[in-house]
Order: sequence, then structure tokens, then C-alpha cells
Amino acid sequence: MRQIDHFIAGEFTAGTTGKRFEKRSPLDNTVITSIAEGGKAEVDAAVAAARNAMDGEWGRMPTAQRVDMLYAVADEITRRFDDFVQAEMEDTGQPAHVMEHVFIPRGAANFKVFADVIKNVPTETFQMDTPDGEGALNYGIRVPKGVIGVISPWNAPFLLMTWKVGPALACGNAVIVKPSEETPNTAALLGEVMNAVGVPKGVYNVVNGFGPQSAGEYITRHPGVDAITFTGETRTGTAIMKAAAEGTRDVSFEMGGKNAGIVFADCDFDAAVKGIFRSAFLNSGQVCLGTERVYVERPIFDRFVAALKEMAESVRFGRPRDAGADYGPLISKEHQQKVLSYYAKAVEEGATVVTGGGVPDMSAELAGGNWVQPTIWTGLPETAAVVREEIFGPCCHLRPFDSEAEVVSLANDTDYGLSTTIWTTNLARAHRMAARIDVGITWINSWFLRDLRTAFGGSKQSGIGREGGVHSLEFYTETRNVCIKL
Ligand SMILES: NC(=O)c1ccc[n+]([C@@H]2O[C@H](COP(=O)([O-])OP(=O)(O)OC[C@H]3O[C@@H](n4cnc5c(N)ncnc54)[C@H](O)[C@@H]3O)[C@@H](O)[C@H]2O)c1
Ligand SMILES: O=C/C=C/C=C(\O)C(=O)O
Repeated sequence: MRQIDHFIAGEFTAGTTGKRFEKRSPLDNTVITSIAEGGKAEVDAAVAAARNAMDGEWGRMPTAQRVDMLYAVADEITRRFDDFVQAEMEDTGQPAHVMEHVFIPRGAANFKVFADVIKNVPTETFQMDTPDGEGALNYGIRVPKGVIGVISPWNAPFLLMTWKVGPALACGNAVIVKPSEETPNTAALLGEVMNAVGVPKGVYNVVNGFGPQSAGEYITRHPGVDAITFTGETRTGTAIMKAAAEGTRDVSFEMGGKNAGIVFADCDFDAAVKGIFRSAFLNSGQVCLGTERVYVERPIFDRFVAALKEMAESVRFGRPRDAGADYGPLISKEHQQKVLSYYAKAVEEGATVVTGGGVPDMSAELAGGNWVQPTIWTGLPETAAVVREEIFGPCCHLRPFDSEAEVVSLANDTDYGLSTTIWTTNLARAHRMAARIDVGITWINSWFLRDLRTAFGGSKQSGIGREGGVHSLEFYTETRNVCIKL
């Protein structure tokens, strides 16, 4: 069984609580990992280590040297690529190819890109007039915020954690990471990477545990933590915001979604089917940017539903490296039960179940895993819980629409506002729609195509703030203005 400990001041430690908890494999629910559970003492130790790092070599390190170190981190992740793929696969049960092509390469990229950003992005300068005619010069300098609490979820653990750790370190901060209790592996491996490339002790710390009254809450409440960056559910964000109010600490939140896919009759049909399929079912639907509401222009509605059904019925469930398998389980029994409860609710609410709606037949070995069928519904009103609430599973509801104005208003009728994906060959319409849909990210004829220099984040209850490129610098540094009278 894998043993996962905290990583504090450059050392792996079980801490002092004496408590450990178990992680079960999503594939069959056998216990695969024992994880140290952190308490206040571990969070105190991690904060002290991070403060020491800021006061020491790390705090004084020239940017160029820090940038080289982040490149070395990225290279070491790439060198240990197979270990990262294996570690993340064990935690999530998702197919190897998703780790190999999306999640782990993005982890390395998250360090490289922000190393480049910090090296290349200037600060502002303003010359001003003064009554004596001599003028004054203003310029900005960026300083790190200090100690950043990073609270991350289980659905793309390494990608999402490094999406915050990369820029935080590029900006010269120290971090305390609390990975999801479901997915501790890659955060621990990253500790080994930090030591291997000589990142000073205490710059990167990991405390494992849960949220409320555990490591998560203690990090967000700790007065020695200067800012908190969080990805996860909207209601967790609410709790963290309350904790951050104490000491008026800054927050950056990436939260839930109930994202709309919009398909016009003039789209490239095959590309749209594939794109919507990916957006609804990648990672077994456990993607915040995923599409759980799909609106299809009426002339192609029936054909589109039939094509999506065929794709959904062609998935092959199995272990991450099984030959021919391309579809994994949900993260936990609890999450499986939640998703299945929505499957039951859809039927109660009067949905037509186009495909799925239950648990697939699995071999005896895997029957205990968290498997659910990709599921497609039609026929529900927009008021149905299944159409309004984030399910975070492999499912979507399809509804026909007749006009651009109608579909904009359907897409916007939600408390969330993370992303949308629009499929059309009419580019004027695509641009018009992009400006009218209340989301942080609009993809046109694509989905989850990521340029890490762009602003990423959600509107409404999907988030606070933007990260990515210079936007990450805005959160992970403070700009000080220097005014010089000439
Ligand atoms: N917008 C985005 O970029 C984005 C990306 C990925 C996932 N998500 C969202 O994440 C959710 C799925 O992830 P999850 O189930 O792990 O989310 P979650 O909110 O349950 O947990 C996220 C993290 O917060 C911690 N936590 C829970 N309660 C806490 C508290 N009171 N104080 C401090 N920490 C606490 C958890 O232990 C975990 O590490 C979905 O809602 C999904 O939409 C959003
Ligand atoms: O499941 C959510 C995926 C989020 C993706 C990002 O945060 C990203 O690509 O930076």
C-alpha cells in the first residue's frame, strides 16, 4: 500500500496527530493508500517553514535564478513522467492516455509558462506633470504576496494544483498545498521533484487532510497565510471566503459550472458531435468546463442526438492501461451515488433517457468500482434539477432551439458562468454570441483548448478573479508604486 505523508520544510513527515486515513481505488474500492492527516500543528509547521523560506535564500533569489529553477522543476517532472502518470492514474482510475496527453504535460507546462511570464512582463510606468514644470516619474515594482494557501480538488489533481503553484512560485511566493483527500499522490511526488532540483526548503509544502475542521480549514484560517487560491465546489468557496475575511486576505476562486454547449445547424456536424462528446464525457464528465446542457438547432436535433448516442454507447470501460479500454470510473463511491441519484431524479422529472442511466456490467473484479454509464437525456424543462444543478458526471441533457436570441437566453439562465462551447461555421454569429454569453471562457468550434497566457476563470458563482498569463501575476504579487519627483 502506498504511504503518503506531508511535505514540510523539504521533509516528508507523518506529523504529530497520529491520524491516518485511507484512499480506495476508484476501479474496485480496494484500499490502496494510507495518508497522514494533518491538524493545526502540521499547518503551523508548514506556515513557519514557508515564512522561513521567504525570509531566507528564496526571498532574496534573483528572478533569473528562480526562473531557471522553475524550468528545472518542469524538466524533472518530464524526466519522471511515468511516475506522475502512474501516481495520478492510481488516484483517479482514468485512462493512461488522458494522463499522458493532457494532465501531466500540463503540470510541466504550468511551471515553464509562468517562468516565461514573470521574465517578460513589464510593470507600468507613468510620467506626470508637476506645477514646477519638472515632473515626476512613477513606476511599479512587483513583490510576492508571501505565503499562499493552495486548496485543490480531485478531478484533474496535478494540472489544477500546479496551475496555482507554478505562478505562485514564479512570483516568488511560498506555498502550502492541501490536495484533495481523494488524490494526494502527485502533490507528494512534486515534493521529491522540488528537492531534486534544489528548490529551497519550505518553498513548497503539502499538508494532507480534509476540508472542514481539518487541514483545509486550518490553512484558510491561519493568519500566517497571506492569500488563498482555491479550485472546487462553489459552496466550499463560500466557506473559504468567510475564513479569508478574517484578516481581509485575498482570494482567487475557480468553482463549479453548468456549462452550455450550443450547436447550430450550419456546424461541421462530425466535428460538433466529437467536440460535444468530449466536452460532456472526458474524464467521465468530471471536468469543471464540461458540458451538461446542450442546445441544438432544431433542424439537426434528432440527427445530433442519434450521433451522440452512438458515441456514448461505444465507450469501453476498463482499467487505465487495459488494451482497448478508454473509459474510467468516477472518483469515489460517494460521488458515484451522487451521480446515480441525479440519474434517478432525471427519470422522476420526466426525462427521456436516450442512453445510459445506470451502472455498466463489469467483470467480477471491477464490479465494486465506481462505474456509471455515459448518459444522455432529452425532454426536460429548464427548471428540472438535472438541468440546473452541477452533477459533475458523464451526462448531458439536450434540448432543441429555434433562434440565436432564444439560445443566448437559455445558456445564460444559470447561476454559474464558467465556460461555453459553440459550434457554427457562421463566424459573425460566433463573435456576437461570445460577447453575449455570461461566462469567463467561450470556445468556438473547440473545447478545452488552452493557451496558458489567456485569462481563465468564471463569472457569477463560477469564480472570483482570473488566472493565466499576466492575470496570475495580478493575484500572486502586489504591485507597489514608486513616485520620484524629478
Ligand atoms: N472552475 C474551475 O476551474 C474548476 C476546476 C476543477 C474543478 N472545479 C470544481 O470542483 C468541484 C469538484 O471538486 P471537489 O469535489 O474536490 O471540490 P470540493 O470543494 O469538495 O473540494 C476541493 C478542496 O477543498 C477542500 N475543502 C473542502 N471544504 C473545505 C473548507 N471548509 N475549507 C478549506 N478547504 C476545504 C477539499 O478538501 C479539497 O481539497 C466541482 O464543483 C468542479 O466544478 C472547478
Ligand atoms: O476540470 C477542470 C479543468 C480546469 C482546467 C484548468 O484550470 C486549466 O486548464 O487551467
